[in-house]
Amino acid sequence: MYIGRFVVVGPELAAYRVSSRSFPNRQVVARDDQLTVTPTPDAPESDNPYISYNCVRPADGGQSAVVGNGSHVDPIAEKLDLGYPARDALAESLLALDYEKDDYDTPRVAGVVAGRTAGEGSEAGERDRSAYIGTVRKDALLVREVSEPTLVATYELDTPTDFDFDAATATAAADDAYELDFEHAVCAAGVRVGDDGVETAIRNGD
Ligand SMILES: NC(=O)c1ncn([C@@H]2O[C@H](COP(=O)(O)O)[C@@H](O)[C@H]2O)c1NC=O
Repeated sequence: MYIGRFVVVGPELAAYRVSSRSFPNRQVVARDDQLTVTPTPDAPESDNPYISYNCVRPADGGQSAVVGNGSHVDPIAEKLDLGYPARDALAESLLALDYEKDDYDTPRVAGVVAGRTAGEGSEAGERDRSAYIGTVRKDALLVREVSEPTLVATYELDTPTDFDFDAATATAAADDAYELDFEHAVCAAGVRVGDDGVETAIRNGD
């Protein structure tokens, strides 16, 4: 089955995979503390505005991280930095940018994971393990908190659905997402938020 791009979001952990029929010559690269999807040097030139973007960004001083399939990742992270609740940062940014105006009305998908011990104003030692997933499609805006790994994709599986995903590290998340049995895997990224901050990992094609 071809489901396009997808995120899996669970407590403290998230994964993002690019699957692509049309633009397979792409990779994930690390730039400072964020991960970016970009064409490989041998990729044919394209003016498609949706194929290069930050797919993982730490936010809120390393207390949380954002994953997603397009330019909405940036405003979500920036709103978290400003102190917005994850639900609001997702909903506002997804709605503002809306689905992609391409031949497929491709949805935007995204997730926010938190994992660090909460800071000022919270009980000592209290851990924030909240996770949120969201998508904006032509017919819907869906944002919800999740307590178990949950997947949403651009095509077919385009409503957040519980998903069996037991990776425990960023590296395992990237590898497991890449290896999932959905067609046209191109590259993947994983992120884990723990007490030591945000850990990221990249899995590019073989
Ligand atoms: N985020 C991405 O990596 C991405 N890759 C392709 N798209 C969009 O989706 C359309 C279909 O791509 P494909 O045939 O590879 O599934 C492309 O024309 C492009 O507008 C993307 N946009 C959203 O997923």
